[in-house]
Parts: sequence; C-alpha cells; structure tokens
Amino acid sequence: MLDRIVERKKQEVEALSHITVQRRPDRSFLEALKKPKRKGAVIAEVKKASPSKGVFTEQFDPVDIARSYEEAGADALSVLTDRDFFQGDPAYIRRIKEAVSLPVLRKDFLIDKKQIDESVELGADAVLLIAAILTPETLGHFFRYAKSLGLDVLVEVHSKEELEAVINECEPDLLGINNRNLKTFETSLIKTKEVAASVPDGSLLISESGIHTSEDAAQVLSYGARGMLIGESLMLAIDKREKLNDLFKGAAKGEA
Ligand SMILES: O=P(O)(O)OC[C@@H](O)[C@@H](O)c1c[nH]c2ccccc12
Repeated sequence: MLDRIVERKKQEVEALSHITVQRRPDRSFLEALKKPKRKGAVIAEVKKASPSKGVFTEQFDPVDIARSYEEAGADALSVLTDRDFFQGDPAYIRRIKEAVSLPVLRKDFLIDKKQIDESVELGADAVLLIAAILTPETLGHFFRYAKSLGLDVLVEVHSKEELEAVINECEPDLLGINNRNLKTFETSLIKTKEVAASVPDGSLLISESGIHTSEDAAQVLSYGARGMLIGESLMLAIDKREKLNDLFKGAAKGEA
C-alpha cells in the first residue's frame, strides 16, 4: 500500500509547479505540545477516510471538525491533505488556519522539497516526515530544509531500526512512533514501548494511531509518550469534547 501511495505521490509532485516561499509559519506546533492543556498533549486529526477503514463520515466539513477539536481542548491539529487515499485536500490547511487558532500539522506523504515549500505557502506550521518512505540521508536533508523555513517537523518511525537510522542524520525534537503496522494496518500500542527506550532525551515523543480509550491513552503515556496523535476515535465521536475528556482521564492516570 505504501508503495502505491508513494508512486501516486511522485505523479502529483511532478505536476506541482514551482513555488516561491513568501511566508513563514506563524504558530509553534512544538511549543503547543510542550505545554499541553492537560497531562498528555493531544494532536487531533482531521481526516475523512483512510485506506484501511474507508470513509469515517460522509458529513465531513473540515473546518467544523477543526473548530470542534479546538473547543474540545485539543492542543494541536493534524490535517490529512492526501487526496487519493485519505480524501483530503491541501486547501483544508488554509481554511482551517483561518478558522481556528491552534497550530496545524500538514499530514501527507512528503517525498520532494517542493511539497515542503507548498506546505509553508498553505499556512502549515509543521510537516510530517515518514522514515519508511525516505532514505535516512534524504530525511535529514528535508528535516533541515523544513526547519530553515520555520516549520516544526514531526519525524515518524515504526521501529527501533528506523529510529536509529534517523537519529544518525538529524536531531528530531518531535518524534512520532506509529503504532500501525504499514503492511497489515493493525495497530499495537506495544510499538510505543518497543521504540520509546531508544528515543533521545531531547525528543518529545508522540504515540500515533490506535488510541481509542482512556486505558489506551494511559498505556502509551506510561511508556513515556508525552503526546498522542488521534484520528479515528475522534473522527467517529459525535461529541468531541466528551471523547477528549474521556481520553484525558486516561492521560492523567498515565502521568501519575
Ligand atoms: O486514526 P488513528 O488510528 O487514531 O491514527 C491517526 C494517525 O496516527 C494516522 O492517521 C497516521 C499516522 N501516520 C500517518 C501517516 C500518513 C497517514 C496517516 C497517518
């Protein structure tokens, strides 16, 4: 699946015209996560669909969802912009930035510097770099490039091996461990535990995917995660505030 996504991305990137970067990110994603509203930062994800789960909701208004996440007390937002596999749209970033005051991560499959330029122009405050689709050298290069433009960078790994290769090339201040196995799509929160031990002290650890209950949140926080990236369970919740409160209960337990 990841191969298919990357193949499609290559075509998309080819069609992307040259972008002159004329602005700077204006909100700090990293600072928001360092000073979470509760014990355990929450990055709430705006995503209409995923390849493994299909469409989460037909009544999808990205701006409404972002607003309700903000009102519910999320610390930051992640916005899927991939069209073909997640039914996202790059334009969502700008629309959401106009409507809410939380910092926004552009969630996409970045394989070319042009997409980093594009992210800044769209108004993103942070980008995701996925170790599974970039060589360690390219990731290091993109990391420094994104930083030079003022973006925060969430570096995503799936294994200890990936993590070790990444920290040879750069010093990520935000490190995401994706609990989802990219081949089977299954999530296992133990992933966070397996990788956490090797995370450098200077990296703020985010546990990504498969967090649905207060027990899940407590679990990943007990492994040393300081933040959580949550999509599906928040997308499916009718009452985002209630759902976040439930998860925060788990966060408080996890820190204790
Ligand atoms: O919906 P979930 O299981 O809560 O997962 C959110 C997020 O971690 C997931 O969407 C994700 C993590 N890394 C990615 C990379 C690309 C696309 C999507 C993702």
